Amino acid sequence: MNADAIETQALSKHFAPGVGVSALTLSVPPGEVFGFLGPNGAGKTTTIRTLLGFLRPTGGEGRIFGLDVWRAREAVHARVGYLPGEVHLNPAWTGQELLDRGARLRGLRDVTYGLEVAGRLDLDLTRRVGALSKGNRQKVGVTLALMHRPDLLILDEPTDGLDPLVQDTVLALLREARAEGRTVFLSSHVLSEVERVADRVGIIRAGQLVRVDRLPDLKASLPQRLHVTFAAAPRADLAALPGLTVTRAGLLSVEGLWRGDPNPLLRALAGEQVRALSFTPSSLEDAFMDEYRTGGPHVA
Ligand SMILES: Nc1ncnc2c1ncn2[C@@H]1O[C@H](COP(=O)(O)OP(=O)(O)OP(=O)(O)O)[C@@H](O)[C@H]1O
Repeated sequence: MNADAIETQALSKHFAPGVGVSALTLSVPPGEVFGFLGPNGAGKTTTIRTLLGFLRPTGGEGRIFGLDVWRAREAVHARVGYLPGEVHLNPAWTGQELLDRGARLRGLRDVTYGLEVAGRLDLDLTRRVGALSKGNRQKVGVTLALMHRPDLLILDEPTDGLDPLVQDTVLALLREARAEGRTVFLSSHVLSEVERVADRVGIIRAGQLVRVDRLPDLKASLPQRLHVTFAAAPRADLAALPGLTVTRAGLLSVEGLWRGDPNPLLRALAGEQVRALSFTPSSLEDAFMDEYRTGGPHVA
C-alpha cells in the first residue's frame, strides 16, 4: 500500500461561520518533512487536531496512511507521534515514569531510543515534571512524541521555548527521522527553522491554505527588488509594465518589485536618462511577510 502519509480533500473544521479551517486539500508523501506555517490564529492547531481525530471535521475528509482521521482515529494514533502545542503532563510524574508509561501504552519493549533522545536534549528524566521549567517540559513532550520512532510525526511548534542549541538538536532529530523514511508534519510560525528542515512548506492564513511549494521553487519564484533613479523624469509609464508592482514613485525615482523576465524592463529603461539602478533578490522572509499580510504576490 502506497498511501500518502497525509491526504486531505476539502477538509474543514468550522467552529462558527468563517472561524476555523476551510476546505484544506493537501498531500504529504511518506518521507517528507512538511512545514506548516502561518501567523497566530491561522488554523494550524485546528488542522492538526482535526488530523488526529480530536476534532470532528465539519466537511471534507482526511486520511493518514489511508486511514480516515475521524472514523479510524485509534488506528491513526498507533502510527503517529504527536507533540501538542501546549504540553500537559501529570506534574507528579518524572520524565522516566512518563517514558515507561508511554512505552507500556504503545506496547514498546525497548526505550533505548527514548533515552537517547532525552540524553541528546540534555533532559534530566529523574525530575518530576512539576519541577521542570517550560523548556524542559517541552523536551519531555518531544521525547514522548519521538520515542517509538513513529511513521509520522505531527509536531505543533516543537521548538517553542527551547534555547537555540536544543532547537538545533530537535531539527537534527527530525532530519534523522526523514533519513529513516519517516514523515514529519511540523507547524511553526518561525520561517527560519522551517527553512532549515522542510522539503515543502504550506502557508495557512485565516483558515485557508494559501500556498504550497517546495522551498527551492519558492525561493526561485521570489520577486526582485527594483530601485531606479533618473536624471530626467521618465517618459515611459513604468507602472504600466506587467512585471512591475510599484511600491514608491517620485518624479525622478521608482521603487518596486519585479517578477519574471527582466528584459521588458531593460528595454523600457533604455530610452530614459537613468542615473542609478539596483536590482536585488528579495529574501524569503520578505516573501513570507507579504504572504502573511496579503496572500502574497501572484507569481507566474
Ligand atoms: N475550540 C474552539 N472553539 C472556537 N474557536 C476556536 C477553537 N479553537 C480554535 N478556534 C479558533 O479557530 C481559529 C484558528 O485557531 P488555531 O488555534 O487553529 O490557530 P493557530 O494557527 O494554531 O494559532 P497559534 O499560532 O496562535 O497557535 C482561531 O480564530 C481560533 O480562535
